[in-house]
Amino acid sequence: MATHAAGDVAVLVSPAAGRGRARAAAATVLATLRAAGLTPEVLPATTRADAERQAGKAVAAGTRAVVTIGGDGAAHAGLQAVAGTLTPLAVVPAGTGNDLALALGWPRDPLAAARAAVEDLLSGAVRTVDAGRTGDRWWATVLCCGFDSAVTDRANRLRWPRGPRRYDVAILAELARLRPRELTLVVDGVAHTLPVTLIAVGNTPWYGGGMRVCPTADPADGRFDVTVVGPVTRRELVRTRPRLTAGTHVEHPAVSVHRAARVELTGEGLNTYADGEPVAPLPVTAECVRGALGVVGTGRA
Ligand SMILES: Nc1ncnc2c1ncn2[C@@H]1O[C@H](COP(=O)(O)OP(=O)(O)OP(=O)(O)O)[C@@H](O)[C@H]1O
Repeated sequence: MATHAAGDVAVLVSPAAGRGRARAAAATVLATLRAAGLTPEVLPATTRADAERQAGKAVAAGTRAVVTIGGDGAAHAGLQAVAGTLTPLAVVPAGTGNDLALALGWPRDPLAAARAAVEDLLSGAVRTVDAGRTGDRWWATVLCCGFDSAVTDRANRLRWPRGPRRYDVAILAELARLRPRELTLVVDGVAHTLPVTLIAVGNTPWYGGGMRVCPTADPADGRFDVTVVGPVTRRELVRTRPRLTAGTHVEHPAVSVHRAARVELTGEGLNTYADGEPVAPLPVTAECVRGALGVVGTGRA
């Protein structure tokens, strides 16, 4: 028997997102949904895996939408449940990284985001966008591998310091051992074996909380933009990173951009991350699944 029959909109609240911002926004979002005549049900998930499972059950039971309140991690959990189905996703951005909301234009303000989602849901204005698929995981923003994934792996292994400072320490440690890695990249069947510093496979432009790594990625074109950063010195990497905000790093001679619907990455000892969450160690295949994700409340910001 379906366990989520109580609500017609499933709500995931990412407990840690934005240092409590998601929890704080939840009351406003729920009130907005109720005022529109909807019956929201907050799924009592305590881990991301739990959130994915419960949202999946809610979708199978016929929920009208999955609303995530949090950052890209929360949206990633909701995505696993809705991608490839007719049930749309609504994101109320309340995390430290809100790259999917930035790309698709969900309003930054929780009340405005909830209102926009309700408006589209009630009028049936569901927009479809592409989603990435790697193994059994869906992802929506950027899948990355190389320097960035090594930093995330290291930050996750560190017991000290806590919070964002872990990333500063991990970046310094990985910069100290920076070396290009030999990877094989297959884009739409054409293989390139090359030394790389990092590879970013973008369905949308931004990752890492506002870094425009794949500046022209378009989630409605059925293809990824693949940014390949070749060998660079420490000094160049540090100097080029600020250019990621504007996306002008692609003009650097060590950077090349490919476009493809299917990308294979092979190499040794590297993990991939997408939407800020771990996906799989290499080798991986990323497929751009056209129109796999329905969304409500976008295009407002
Ligand atoms: N409903 C949920 N229940 C439990 N954990 C969740 C849920 N949704 C997401 N998470 C996990 O909580 C972590 C933080 O969530 P999220 O990415 O939404 O917020 P954030 O503020 O952007 O996070 P971060 O500061 O880690 O970038 C993620 O690793 C995610 O996998």
